[in-house]
Amino acid sequence: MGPVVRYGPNRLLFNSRESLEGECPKQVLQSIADFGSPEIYGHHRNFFKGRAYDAMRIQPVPSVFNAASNELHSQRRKIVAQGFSDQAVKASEPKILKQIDAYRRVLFPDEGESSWSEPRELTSWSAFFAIDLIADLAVGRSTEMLTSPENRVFNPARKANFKRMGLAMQWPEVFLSNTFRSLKIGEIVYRSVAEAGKQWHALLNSWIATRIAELREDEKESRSQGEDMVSAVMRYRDPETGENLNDADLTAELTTLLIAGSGTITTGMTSLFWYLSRSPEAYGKASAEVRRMFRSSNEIRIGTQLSSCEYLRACLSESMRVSPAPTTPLYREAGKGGATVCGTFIPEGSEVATTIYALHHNELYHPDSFQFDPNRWLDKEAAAKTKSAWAPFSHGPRNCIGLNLAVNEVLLAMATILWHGDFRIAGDEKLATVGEGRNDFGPGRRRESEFQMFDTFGASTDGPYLQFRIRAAN
Ligand code: HEM
Repeated sequence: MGPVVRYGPNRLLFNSRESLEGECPKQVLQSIADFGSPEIYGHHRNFFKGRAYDAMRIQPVPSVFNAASNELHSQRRKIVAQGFSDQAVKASEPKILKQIDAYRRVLFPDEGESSWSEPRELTSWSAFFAIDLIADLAVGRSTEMLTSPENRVFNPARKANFKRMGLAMQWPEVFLSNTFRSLKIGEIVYRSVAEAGKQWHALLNSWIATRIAELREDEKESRSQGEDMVSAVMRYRDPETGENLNDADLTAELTTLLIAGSGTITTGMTSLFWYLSRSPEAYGKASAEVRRMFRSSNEIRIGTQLSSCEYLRACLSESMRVSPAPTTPLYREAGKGGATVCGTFIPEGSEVATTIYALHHNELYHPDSFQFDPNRWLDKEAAAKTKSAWAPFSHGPRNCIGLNLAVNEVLLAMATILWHGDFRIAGDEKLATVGEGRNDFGPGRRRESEFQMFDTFGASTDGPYLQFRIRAAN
């Protein structure tokens, strides 16, 4: 396989180790090292989010995530960024801590118990945590999936939505062409998925509508809306027109936040659990660091102490490298007149991408790339090399706006869990292997140590099954 893979009739993927040794090594090297920043994802490039993102959209108007025009995107980005300032993230901390506390309580056995818990399946528990938290942050009410089993009926619907997004990214025509639309092919093939998805959207829409109504009422009465994420977005007014987002735009943005802030955090948490539980040395160092850094769990807060947990941060960066959350190629469509990537002309309307997973397993930058090794991040020189081809949050003007919040959420949650106790791979032989690669899974899926991810735009995973125990001196 060469440096450029033709993935569909009008789709090209730029990457692979061979690309570095192939016909245009320098150019390909540059585009990979910068995640195509000068080439695909950078500023002022003739690429935009095209039909694949339009096919994924579920609201009538676009949000910052699926806005096609770069102009609309930069207007929106300025507004939505208000919700992710350091100040807004810090203001969200009480809600984050509350949800982490609920997460921790369901994972560990009851206080006073010194034995190991029953095996817990971490993909589901982390998903409940992630959606409870983002719902609390975005619409001011937690979905309470962690604590109320009856609320978990919506979990299959939530997962179905990601399946639909993955399909739309891979095959946008199914959702966009008139022929397919009238046939409602997605609804026929994925009947239960479509039904569950509708329920999920109806629920989210009703919550969003209630939240917007409350905020508008507060606005009318000049009541304080606090400093949280959504209030900060609502308050922003265009410096020239004085206008803020209307209800339809706000609904689209909140829908995006609910989706973008849940699946990604689920994978971020779960893969960190996976690699820590399978790397005794890393586990030992990370837990020792946390217990040394914080005398009590009440001290675990966003700030310098948490940022000083260098080893834990290295573990997170490394787990996001080996198993990054968005598994799908993030396609960009060439605009009028086409564009050039790596010396290859891309005609108008054709799509290109550099897949994050492939980039993170490029052996030139990440030798022994499937090995989870936090030490890559600790030596200055090695870290610079690793970082040059590390892009779990993408790059450029359309990178993840929630990066700061996401890193803080995962670090806070993992530090809290490591502070309170220990976890280990489930004793049950069968459960212990869930999530591993296996010979019969076929090429690329045979590495036992690699957490297996399946592409549903984000990553769909299973496991790991872990047991938890409160630590004695706690
Ligand atoms: C570990 C966690 C996360 C990862 C790995 C991640 C990764 C990414 C990536 C790769 C993109 C680019 C998508 C594309 O090009 O289509 C993105 C965009 C985005 N993310 Fe995240 N994300 C995470 C958490 C979050 C959270 C917690 C939020 C919000 C609460 C969020 C909100 C967004 C939004 C709104 C965009 C669109 C930004 C734009 O187009 O300007 N993300 N994220």
